[in-house]
Amino acid sequence: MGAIHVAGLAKSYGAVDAVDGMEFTVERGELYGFLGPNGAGKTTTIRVLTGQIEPDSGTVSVLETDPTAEPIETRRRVGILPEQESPPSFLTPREYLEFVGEVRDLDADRVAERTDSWAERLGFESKLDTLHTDLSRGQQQKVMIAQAFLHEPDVVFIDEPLANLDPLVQEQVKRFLVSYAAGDNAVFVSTHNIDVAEEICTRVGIVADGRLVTEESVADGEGGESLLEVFLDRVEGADARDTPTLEQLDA
Ligand SMILES: Nc1ncnc2c1ncn2[C@@H]1O[C@H](COP(=O)(O)OP(=O)(O)OP(=O)(O)O)[C@@H](O)[C@H]1O
Repeated sequence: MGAIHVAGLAKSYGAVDAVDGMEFTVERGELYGFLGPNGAGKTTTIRVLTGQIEPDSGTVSVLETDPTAEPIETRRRVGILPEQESPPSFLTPREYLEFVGEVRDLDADRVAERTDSWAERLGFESKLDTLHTDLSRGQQQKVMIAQAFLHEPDVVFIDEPLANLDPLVQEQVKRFLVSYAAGDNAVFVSTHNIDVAEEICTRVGIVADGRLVTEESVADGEGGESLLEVFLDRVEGADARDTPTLEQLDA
């Protein structure tokens, strides 16, 4: 069945068909890139897969749980780094990770140990007891990465993992994601960064108008069309409908 399985998924918001006939499967050991233009339905799909919203129709499973019927069980098993989410302004990284550890049923010693190792890995040791409100965007993103992996989940959903990170930390996080997936976990990354997807993902799914339009294996490093070319080719039809031409703008 795969670590993540989606079949015939549909979700509308009023008259907007955000997701319409989405299908894909992600196996353990894969670092799967989810690419698509703005409004293609990526976040909506992730929200269904993590039990945050109910679909209108279709079947989804994550680690053999049904996120629609048992959202708490699904969320217990996965890690989630949502789009543009910040840690609570009124807590420090240490307090926040303690809180996440409790929710994740980890004992306090393990949380303390993992907090220290994540802080060291991503370089926020000196900020562990500083309120998030006094941390930079990049430092807050590091804490959000740590919370997603704190309980060493078998499946992790990440939206734009490298947002606000400096180039050095970006390299560390990329290497970490590759090794984490290789350890028999499924890492699902939604991103607009096609170069990064091409560099680190084992496979990518390209989404347009609420459905998967193509899947590509990218880890083999073989020549041929670049991922950017594939992306532009597959989403062009959707863009052409929505985006006015220069002549139309001039008129
Ligand atoms: N809560 C909501 N209420 C109404 N419409 C919504 C809601 N959430 C998303 N939509 C609409 O659903 C469509 C898909 O949105 P979604 O956020 O899933 O796209 P996305 O691929 O994640 O886009 P982006 O790359 O810009 O983050 C868009 O047209 C969006 O405006």
